[in-house]
Amino acid sequence: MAMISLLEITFSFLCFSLFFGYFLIMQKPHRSFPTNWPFLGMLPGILVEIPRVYDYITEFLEASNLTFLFKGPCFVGVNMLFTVDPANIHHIMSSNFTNYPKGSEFKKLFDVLGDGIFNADFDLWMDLRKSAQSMMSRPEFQKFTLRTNMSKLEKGLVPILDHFAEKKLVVDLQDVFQRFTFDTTFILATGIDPGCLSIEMPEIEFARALDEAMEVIFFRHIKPEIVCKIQRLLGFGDELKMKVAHSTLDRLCSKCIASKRDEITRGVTSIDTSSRDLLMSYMDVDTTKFKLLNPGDDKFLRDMILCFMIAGRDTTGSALTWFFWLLTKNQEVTTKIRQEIDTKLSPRTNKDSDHFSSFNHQELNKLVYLHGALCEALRLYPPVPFQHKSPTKPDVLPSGHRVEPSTKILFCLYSLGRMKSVWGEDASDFRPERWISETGSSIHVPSYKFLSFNAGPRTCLGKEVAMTQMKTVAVKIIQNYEIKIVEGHKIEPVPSVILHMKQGLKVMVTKRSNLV
Ligand code: HEM
Repeated sequence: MAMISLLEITFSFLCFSLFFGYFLIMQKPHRSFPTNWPFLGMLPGILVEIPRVYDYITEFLEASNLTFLFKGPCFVGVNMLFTVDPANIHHIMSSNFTNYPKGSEFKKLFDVLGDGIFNADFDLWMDLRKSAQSMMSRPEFQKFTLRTNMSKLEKGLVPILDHFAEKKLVVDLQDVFQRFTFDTTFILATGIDPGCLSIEMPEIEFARALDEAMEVIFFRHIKPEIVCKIQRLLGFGDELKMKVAHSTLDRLCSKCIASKRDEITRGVTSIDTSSRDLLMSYMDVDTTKFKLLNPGDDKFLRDMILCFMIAGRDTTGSALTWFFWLLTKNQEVTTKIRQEIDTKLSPRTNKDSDHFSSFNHQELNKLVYLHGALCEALRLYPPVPFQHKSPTKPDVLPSGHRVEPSTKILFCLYSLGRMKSVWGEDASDFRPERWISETGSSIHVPSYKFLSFNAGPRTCLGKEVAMTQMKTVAVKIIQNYEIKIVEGHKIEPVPSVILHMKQGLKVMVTKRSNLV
């Protein structure tokens, strides 16, 4: 009996393989397009290509005039419309914004973020956005941000780089930048310095849980929902990983909120508005103005903390990592940035070891070439590589594609930055000059073409905070250190919601003062 079953299984397997082999040969109309298998749709193609999923998607989008309908397995009925057409992006993100809320589908995928700003729509989103905007635009908050950055730079980043340079040890810059932005964002969000950036490189539970949650969310985008449901029900695989990460984040946020409430009751927390973190600001947010916010509810505060941590830490850390990797491959760009710093920053700002206290936006705005180099890194390696939308009512996109509420529309930002029809024949080159006009000023590129900070009413609220942070880090490192990538170190992006490097960015650091 067992023998017959074995024979049956082998025979079925052979038929199955021959059947798919036939389709593989006969059905592939273009080598860049995924094969549409019977029953399974194009899912096998994307699963096989997961290790190089970003380039794979870029290839079929380039070959399909910027928009491609990806057929999912017929039994789950999920079709995904991949698009990088700027006209479609503008239509969805701006001109027809109200028809494209985040929706319940997005909230299901990102459930770990609760009802925070990333998941919210309509009136709640409006209250969350307006309140965050008013807190973040206060001059005191901006000074607090700059002070926090400078202090982490001088007391955290510089000693670590000096240590690795002195000991001639390999350092993972991705890890260093993630730790730097984790600490600065945590301070801004909660007022607490978690001390993640230190020579001992401690394991931080919060940071690990965030990473794991983001990785699971990425796979939820491509896995049939039924698989996720079974994993959740039976408690295994990615969904188990998410459950553990979720409860870790709940526990750690609760601890922060309880300690902040305790500080306030004991009067320990200073009422000085110049170091007012977001948690404190949200605890006494004006609920007559923002009626849907509930500062008395710990869940509301927990969701706020998590959204800001995701928003500020991973994104800026990822952008800095890709930027410095691009510099190691383009020495002439590093030289030009050094020349710009030497000629445009005042000698005091440039040389004085305490100069960062005098850094301000005006000074940093003079660094047009550095700005171009950062934008170029964000174009080629957008920290948020995908965006996901669905319409509430059926619609026709400017590209002519009809979309239904069941259609998942995916913008692939990584691919958008590489499209020759959008950026020209040299789209894949790292060329900061692209961002500078003939008169030497920065060129403004519309956000539906340069989507790294999102577009339309949901444009990133932290763009200026992030650009300032990246510029201060860049100036300090480029002026004081020489960075060389470890020979043979492989660079590849991890398929995830945030564009990290799979093996990190392993480099050797040398102090420039030691080079002469
Ligand atoms: C290089 C750094 C950054 C990049 C590339 C970036 C990119 C983005 C993107 C793509 C979105 C849209 C996400 C979505 O709707 O699903 C977004 C939204 C947002 N970002 Fe950023 N971000 C960065 C840094 C920051 C920082 C430092 C903060 C705050 C301190 C921040 C705060 C926000 C907030 C609050 C939103 C939600 C806006 C809304 O939904 O109305 N971001 N960002």
